[in-house]
Amino acid sequence: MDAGGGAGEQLSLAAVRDQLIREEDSIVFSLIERAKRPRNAPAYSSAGAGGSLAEFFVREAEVLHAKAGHYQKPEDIPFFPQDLPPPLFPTKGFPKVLHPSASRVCVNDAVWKMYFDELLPLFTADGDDGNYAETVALDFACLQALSRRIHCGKYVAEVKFKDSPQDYTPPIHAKDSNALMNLLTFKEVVEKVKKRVEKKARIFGQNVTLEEDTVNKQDGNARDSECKVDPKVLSKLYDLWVMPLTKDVEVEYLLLRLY
Ligand SMILES: C=C(O[C@@H]1C=C(C(=O)O)C=C[C@H]1O)C(=O)O
Repeated sequence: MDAGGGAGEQLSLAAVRDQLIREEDSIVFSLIERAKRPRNAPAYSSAGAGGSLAEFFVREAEVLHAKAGHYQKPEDIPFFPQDLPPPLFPTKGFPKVLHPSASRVCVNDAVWKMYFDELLPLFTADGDDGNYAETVALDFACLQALSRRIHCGKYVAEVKFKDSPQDYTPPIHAKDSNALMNLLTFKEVVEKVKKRVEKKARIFGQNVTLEEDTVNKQDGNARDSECKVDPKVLSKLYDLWVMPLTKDVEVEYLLLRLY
């Protein structure tokens, strides 16, 4: 089920959290796939006014996605929304469970900067193998998975508001972002998320062999050095960027919720 619920399904914090858990798989697997290629820095250097190959690929890919009917849901937001064409094919209406202002909440600029400036150097090897087109296609998959997960924060905020409007209304009227941030933070959930994404990186990223491999195992799991992406990188990604950006989306949505 999508975070926004199926037809007539009641939005709940448990259901939205389940969707966030499901998005973890997409993020872990997209990073594992990207890690097949080295950094390939030339893919990110701006070739004059035309921008970088990475920017070119994402712009063009998003035109195709828009024509196919993508970007109809509040969590599916393009990185270059300007001048995208309308869908060429019929699209299915999705239940409108969020406040109309949800469409104004977007942190994709921060997601883009985080991915290329902070995250990419953490999980890709130095080097240049010339596979630039494949590399930026893998980057696009990572960017989409990260953006979708972070913007699911709109559903989290809506559910939390609906569950206790009396708690959220005063700081919304006071435009008190810090108070809202404290209200919507659940430290026990944060710790579980960090542990789970680290475990998923260890399990999904291990080399599977038919021989019994005791050397590269640590209490039954692959050693971090054997994993395709260091599990500690996933924990750091969520701790430093994914969950804080999700909360930024929650706060931005709540500040617009009563207007
Ligand atoms: C998404 C939620 O809100 C906050 C953000 C979290 C996250 O991004 O995983 C987890 C807990 C909260 O601090 C939630 O309560 O589930």
